[in-house]
Amino acid sequence: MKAYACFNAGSSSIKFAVFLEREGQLVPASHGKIDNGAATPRLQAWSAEGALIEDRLLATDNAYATEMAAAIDWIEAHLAPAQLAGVGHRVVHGGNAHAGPALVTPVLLQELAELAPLAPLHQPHNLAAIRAIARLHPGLPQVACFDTAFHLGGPRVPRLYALPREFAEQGMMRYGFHGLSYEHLAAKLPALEPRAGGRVVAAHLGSGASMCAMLDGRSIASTMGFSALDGLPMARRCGSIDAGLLLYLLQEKHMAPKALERLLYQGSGLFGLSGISGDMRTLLASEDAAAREAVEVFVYRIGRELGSLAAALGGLDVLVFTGGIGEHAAEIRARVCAQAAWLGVKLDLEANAAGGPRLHAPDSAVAVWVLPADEEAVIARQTRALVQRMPAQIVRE
Ligand SMILES: Nc1ncnc2c1ncn2[C@@H]1O[C@H](COP(=O)(O)OP(=O)(O)O)[C@@H](O)[C@H]1O
Ligand SMILES: CC(=O)OP(=O)(O)O
Ligand SMILES: [Mg+2]
Repeated sequence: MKAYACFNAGSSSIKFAVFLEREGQLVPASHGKIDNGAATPRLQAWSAEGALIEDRLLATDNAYATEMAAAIDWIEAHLAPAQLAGVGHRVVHGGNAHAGPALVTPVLLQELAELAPLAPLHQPHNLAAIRAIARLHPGLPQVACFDTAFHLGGPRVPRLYALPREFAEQGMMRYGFHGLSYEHLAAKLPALEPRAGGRVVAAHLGSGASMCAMLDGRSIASTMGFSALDGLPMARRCGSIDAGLLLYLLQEKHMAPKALERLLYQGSGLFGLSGISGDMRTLLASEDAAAREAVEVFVYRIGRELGSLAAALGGLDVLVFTGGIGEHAAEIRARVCAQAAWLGVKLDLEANAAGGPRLHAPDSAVAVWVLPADEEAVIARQTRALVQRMPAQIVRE
């Protein structure tokens, strides 16, 4: 039996999943994650039925390579009698060249490594995972599935910064991320929501957080830009910031570029504002005034971006929440929706407390849903599709 393994290295976790090919269909076999936000990383895995089948702390130094090796070992130990036919990876940045998944080759790896400075929390880890598997299984096809690809087909104007034209020609424009998650929502929504083809804003609120405006199931705008630093405040990233402030830090405060990078990517966001934690669970449970203010800033900025994306769409028909915070923090959803009442959003508070998936009140002008993020399912589909096309490609070459 053929199996496909998928890896999704986010900023606070490594998620992985195994899918089997049965009667021409991909079926989930198991999935797991290594939470590396905590002091001691923890590996958990679940069966397709949702039973917890592994739960242990990893005795590591929080080194990404060790965590990745633990995920690979776990998959290999639980694979039999199936055999890996391909491995898919979430690769956060694909630049302008990749509007869809790509088969990994040495040339592609080199090209993707050049994009690492645009996504320093993700891209190096994504590529390290590909290299680790290539060392273990040199002949096994691997596929890079890009977070940027879903946004690439969109209109040009929302992608342009008001810089001289040659900057965009050199690739300095908005890309947008979390595309695998948005692609999953765009595929799931039509079966649930009659207005899925209308003006939809999706909010992926996890450690990294972004929002995407979709029309007819396609991205037309995103809060993230050239890098995964833009837009909403995140666990440890600042989100949108006045470029003048960065110049001030560099020129007047003589901050070194590397220190500035650490500040913006790892010392800011919920963590920086609260001074306590980047984890929304900790902040919501805290009585501390700075923790409360950090949550207020997060909700306020989501509200501002929602207004902006609704303007880009010319109105709002559907709002969808996903990602760790979007899926599990009913309080955040309630506060975002209360702030969006002016757009016609009205929540069914009981449905929201119960976790949905349908969240809107019967008289709400805007449909509101919460759906689980499943980037791994998209990775599996994209990987299998490319691997299946491989023999034909090789014949052509
Ligand atoms: N029950 C919960 N309440 C509030 N926030 C939660 C809850 N569960 C998870 N989260 C938040 O989700 C974040 C992780 O989101 P997730 O999308 O899984 O991460 P990643 O961005 O690494 O893929 C955690 O940092 C935490 O803040
Ligand atoms: C792009 C991004 O921020 O990803 P994640 O949410 O997985 O950190
Ligand atoms: Mg994620």
